[in-house]
Amino acid sequence: MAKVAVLGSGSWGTALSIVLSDNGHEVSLWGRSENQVNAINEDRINTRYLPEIELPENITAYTRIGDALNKADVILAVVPTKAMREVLKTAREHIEKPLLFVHASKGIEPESHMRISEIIEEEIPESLRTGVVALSGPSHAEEVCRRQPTTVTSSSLIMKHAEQVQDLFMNQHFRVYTNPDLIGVEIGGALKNIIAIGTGMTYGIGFGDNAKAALMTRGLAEIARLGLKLGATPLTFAGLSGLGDLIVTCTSIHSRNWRAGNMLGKGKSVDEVEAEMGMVVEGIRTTKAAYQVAKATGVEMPITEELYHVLFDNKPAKEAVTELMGRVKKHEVEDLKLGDQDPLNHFEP
Ligand SMILES: NC(=O)C1=CN([C@@H]2O[C@H](COP(=O)(O)OP(=O)(O)OC[C@H]3O[C@@H](n4cnc5c(N)ncnc54)[C@H](OP(=O)(O)O)[C@@H]3O)[C@@H](O)[C@H]2O)C=CC1
Ligand SMILES: O=C(CO)COP(=O)(O)O
Repeated sequence: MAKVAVLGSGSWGTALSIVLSDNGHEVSLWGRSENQVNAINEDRINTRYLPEIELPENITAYTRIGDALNKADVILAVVPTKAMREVLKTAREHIEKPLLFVHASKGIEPESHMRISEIIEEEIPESLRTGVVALSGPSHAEEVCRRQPTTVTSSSLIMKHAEQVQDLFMNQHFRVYTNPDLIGVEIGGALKNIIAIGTGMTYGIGFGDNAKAALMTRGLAEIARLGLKLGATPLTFAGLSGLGDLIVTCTSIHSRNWRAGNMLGKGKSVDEVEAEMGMVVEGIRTTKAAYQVAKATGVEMPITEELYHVLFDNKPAKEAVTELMGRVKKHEVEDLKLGDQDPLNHFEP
């Protein structure tokens, strides 16, 4: 059995701690709020994030990262993307031997354009890590903590490490696959949040299921388009961390990104939405990062671009939809190198 230090006692860090604990591992859960840590240790409850769930005994919470890391074999980093770099910097000061780094966060850092595994590689010297693994897929904390059936992907450039994490987490409720396409897994997991905000927003405006299906399908097309440009494998986007997570986030009542989009569609500002949510809405900053990456790489991402203008330039959501619908006509599979096989040519008189 392993000792796992879970950095981040929000909804997802707590739910994954339950999975690890169910598998017999010893879990040290780091959180920055003293009240929350006391409630976890004394009342066995994470009052703010999963108030209805009784936590198992082999989860111990700490406010000091050094205490959580003491004798750990594995680190599971699961704070919001914007906090990841700082948390890793602090953790690094307390690591005494090389550890397996796993992360379960979903985002891209604006400005640096880094995926989480790249941030880990930048902040943690090679001498202090045995491997870097991403755990991603359609998995709302609210269901995982109730031990409802869930499937995710463990991804690492080195298969042995992905398999180690598969073994750590896999149980009868939580099924873990492996995938060596780390770029595709991280890009799919991060960018689906953009599309979830978009689907929530169209619902908030009053549009129906046709708009939802359109956004999900064309959203997946542009996620894959960017992913391929960055070196991902196409089929990953049809998998759990791609299509799977897109479905769950765009259709579930649990999704914070969907709910944030819904409020925006009803006319609330980004600041109002973030304050009201009280939990991380990763898709907002990821929209900024993806917009920047799309511009830098010349990849066309019309949904991301319109959402960027809604979120950061006060563009009315309805106007963004009108612009998306009024774009010049396209092939549905415009990215395929069709050459002489170009189907539109067959329609020429
Ligand atoms: N919730 C879910 O179902 C899933 C979430 N994820 C991903 O997991 C990541 C974490 O999300 P989740 O747990 O849901 O988020 P929550 O909003 O539920 O919790 C956020 C946690 O991060 C802590 N935190 C926030 N800012 C900082 C900071 N600057 N420094 C240190 N800690 C900080 C919060 O502490 P405090 O309470 O003190 O503010 C809290 O413990 C995200 O990337 C999300 O996309 C992935 C799959 C499923
Ligand atoms: O990533 C998630 C489910 O797989 C959680 O999505 P939200 O952050 O939108 O709640």
